[in-house]
Amino acid sequence: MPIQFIRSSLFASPKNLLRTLFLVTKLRSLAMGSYTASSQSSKLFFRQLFEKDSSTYTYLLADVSHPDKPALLIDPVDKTVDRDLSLVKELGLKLIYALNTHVHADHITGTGLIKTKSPGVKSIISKASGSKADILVEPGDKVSFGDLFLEVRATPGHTLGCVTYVTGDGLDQPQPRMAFTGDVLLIRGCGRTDFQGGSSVQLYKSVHSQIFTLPKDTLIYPAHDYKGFSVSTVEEEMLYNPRLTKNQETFKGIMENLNLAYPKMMGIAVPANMVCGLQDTTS
Ligand SMILES: N[C@@H](CCC(=O)N[C@@H](CSS)C(=O)NCC(=O)O)C(=O)O
Repeated sequence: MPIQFIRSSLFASPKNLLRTLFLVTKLRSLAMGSYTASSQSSKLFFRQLFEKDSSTYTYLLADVSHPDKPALLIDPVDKTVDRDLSLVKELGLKLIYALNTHVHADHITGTGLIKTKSPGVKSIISKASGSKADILVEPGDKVSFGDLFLEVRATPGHTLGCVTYVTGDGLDQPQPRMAFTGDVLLIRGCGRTDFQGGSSVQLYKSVHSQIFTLPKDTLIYPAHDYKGFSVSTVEEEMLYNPRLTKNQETFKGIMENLNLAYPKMMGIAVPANMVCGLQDTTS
């Protein structure tokens, strides 16, 4: 946009003044190299992190406009806790929450380890998971960090207690919205439904009622990817997901015939993750 236009519109009306300030901030942030990876919000710091042995994504989010720079980690893995905490420290963030989308069967959560290394951090998981944690969230709850928040949506199907964390709805929240879907919705796939209270009927219902009803440009950030994808959108998955675009009966058949081996770490990971990954940690 020509600077001339920005200058002249500055004096036109209070509404234009606000619009102009927004544009100037946006232009300045683009010129300086945006601090955020995917969002238009100048408040949100966002980073996608990867653990290669279990192909798990961990997400770091922070409100960098707040003086404390409060931050949270979604689905941290025990093996990469030191990397994640170093990053938090380097960036001057204050980690306040370590969240899980569900009780993972393929790796040990880093939540308990984070609590021992960074006292004051609170662990979060859904009440429906039956696990121990400092905060047990329920559908509709908000997890606030600074002026930003995540909304909790119940998305059972891969496990009974799976939740999806969605960035807030509002002009002061990141746009487009971001959905951290755990294992319920993967890019061009979905979580298996053959253990931990899994159900293909529930998973289908969860995705269609809780995720596909979000705005089409909502970014989908899953807990795993096995094909090299990193992000998708609601619109893309509604159009191209090879499982969830089918009708429920066909979907049920697909899920019954996945023939996947049980995760190698399942026997160790599930009991450990019921107590945030550390058997001897209080929560
Ligand atoms: N081979 C891995 C486990 C792979 C696996 O089962 N992934 C799960 C999510 S972690 S429980 C899944 O739901 N996969 C769905 C799919 O379609 O691949 C291991 O041994 O850990």
